[in-house]
Amino acid sequence: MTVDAKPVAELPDPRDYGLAVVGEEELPAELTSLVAEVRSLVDAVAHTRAGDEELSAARASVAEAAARLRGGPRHEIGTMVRHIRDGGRVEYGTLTNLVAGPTNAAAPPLRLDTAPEGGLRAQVRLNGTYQGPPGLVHGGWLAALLDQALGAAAGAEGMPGLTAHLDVDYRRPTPLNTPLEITSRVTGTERRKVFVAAEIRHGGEVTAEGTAVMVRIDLPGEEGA
Ligand SMILES: CCCCC/C=C\C/C=C\C/C=C\C/C=C\CCCC(=O)SCCNC(=O)CCNC(=O)[C@H](O)C(C)(C)COP(=O)(O)OP(=O)(O)OC[C@H]1O[C@@H](n2cnc3c(N)ncnc32)[C@H](O)[C@@H]1OP(=O)(O)O
Repeated sequence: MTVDAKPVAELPDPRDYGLAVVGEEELPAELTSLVAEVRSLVDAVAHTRAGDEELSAARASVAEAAARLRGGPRHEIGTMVRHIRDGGRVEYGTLTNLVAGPTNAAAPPLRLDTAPEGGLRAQVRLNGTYQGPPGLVHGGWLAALLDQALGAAAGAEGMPGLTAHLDVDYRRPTPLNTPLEITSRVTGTERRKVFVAAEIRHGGEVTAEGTAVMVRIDLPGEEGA
């Protein structure tokens, strides 16, 4: 197995695949702050102590807000968002990605940055709407976070692909409402396969870890790279 990472300059441009791209900086601040407000709304709804009258009034306000927002979509499904990360690294993701999409209120605010030791690193805090067992993060969400970090690690090295195989080990319970650290990196390549590893830590201790085989998307002009 060899590590054969492509320089970031060769990161494929999704437009070469016929996909629309929007720069993160082009998203209106009004939209990103609305997304943050809806995340907070979902948490508030899940844990509200409001009485019946207030619940009815809130339902009417939410229905009114939804009516204002309906209409043709601003961006078609499949639109990619271009992020410029620390050090000028360019990263693409789907705009409404369930784990990291900046316009998806169902996604936690997740930003994977280049780690000084190599690979990617993010900090995330998951509120009570990510609950599985009492007080703990849902295991499926931990797998989703790991999958995202694993895919992004391959993408960050110019080798975007689809997850073919994902292994997750849950080592310790992962608590809600506390900072979690996510790390990921490429560990090797073999033909179109990219081997990646990732961890989630709480208080410095690994609570969940995963490895995956990502299969590289064939790039234009490349065969069996
Ligand atoms: C579309 C263009 C986009 C351009 C994007 C540009 C930039 C984007 C940059 C970065 C992206 C950033 C972040 C991404 C973040 C998160 C990602 C989330 C990940 C997901 O959410 S993703 C959804 C779930 N995922 C799927 O929906 C996959 C369904 N699946 C398939 O689409 C096929 O199954 C596929 C394509 C995987 C393979 O199919 P295929 O026909 O292309 O290739 P083939 O079968 O020949 O396999 C080739 C080699 O992989 C080995 N291999 C195959 N399967 C394996 C397995 N299960 N375990 C171990 N090894 C396996 C073979 O053994 C062979 O290995 P060998 O070379 O040794 O023979």
